[in-house]
Amino acid sequence: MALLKINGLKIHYPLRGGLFRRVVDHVKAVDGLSLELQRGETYGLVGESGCGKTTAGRTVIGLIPATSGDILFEGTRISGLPRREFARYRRDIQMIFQDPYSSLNPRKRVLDIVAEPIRNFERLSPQEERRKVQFFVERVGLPAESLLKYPHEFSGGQRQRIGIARALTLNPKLIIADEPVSSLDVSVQAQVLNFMKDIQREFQLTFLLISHDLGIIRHMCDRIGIMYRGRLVEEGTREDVFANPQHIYAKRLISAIPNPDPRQRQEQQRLRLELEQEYEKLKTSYFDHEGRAHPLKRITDTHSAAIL
Ligand SMILES: Nc1ncnc2c1ncn2[C@@H]1O[C@H](COP(=O)(O)OP(=O)(O)OP(=O)(O)O)[C@@H](O)[C@H]1O
Repeated sequence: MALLKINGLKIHYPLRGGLFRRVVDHVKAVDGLSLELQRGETYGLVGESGCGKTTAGRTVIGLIPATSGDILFEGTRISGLPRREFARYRRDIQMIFQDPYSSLNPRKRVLDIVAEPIRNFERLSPQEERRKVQFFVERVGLPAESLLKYPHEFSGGQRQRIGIARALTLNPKLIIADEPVSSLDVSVQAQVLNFMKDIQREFQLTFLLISHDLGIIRHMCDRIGIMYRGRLVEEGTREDVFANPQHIYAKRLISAIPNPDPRQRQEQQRLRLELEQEYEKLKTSYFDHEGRAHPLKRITDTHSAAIL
């Protein structure tokens, strides 16, 4: 059974306007997303800014309500559950946030930050709690003295490790990591990503890794889903998606990665040529010879990707 199953998920944000702030329209941030995560894998959700990745991740963790569709965790429907019932699953699903600067409370010491989930879900004595927090803080590579320090006393990479320690304390099954290294220096990014791989093995974690960076996705993920305008346009193993992307948008993304390896550069060149030909075909089928849109043709996602 899949650890997480997302089925036809739609999340529409109401847009309000006018004098009485009535709902005048909706932003279809996620519009029919379906995917499955198997235990122990890293699934990469990738796509350009605004395609709905963050919204989807936050809905899985219960921060944003789904408009329709289902989210199943270990076979149980968790979307639409009242807060109290959802809390039972909440400890199994943790999140690593994008920004280690704003996601840690600057007024709290590391001990209190990392202990927060424990205090919400477990009743431990202060000694047991401290022992547990210390174990995870040391496990993420920080010295025990860190417990009494405040977030501003750490570097970006260290703060992200504090966020990871906090996510690990309840022994979760699934971790949603939304752009976990995008706010870190490039030199620190690889360290944090490799560390995530280590803890995945050690704690048998499943990752839903959200990123717009295909380099990171390729380094980390077993399977990849490419999101475009609120839904998946392509999904497959890392090898398949990178070697043989099918959807025109996936080809466009992959052909644009800077690549130092000459063999892969050649492959990208081939992909780019193929893509140009496809664009031309699509454009000629959609526009007339003067470049006007065909009045009777409905614009599809593929057309949009070709035209953009
Ligand atoms: N609270 C909100 N109210 C209205 N629209 C929103 C809200 N949050 C996000 N959106 C819109 O929903 C769409 C999807 O946003 P989302 O942040 O999920 O995309 P994303 O792929 O994660 O992008 P990014 O990588 O830039 O965060 C965008 O068009 C965004 O402007």
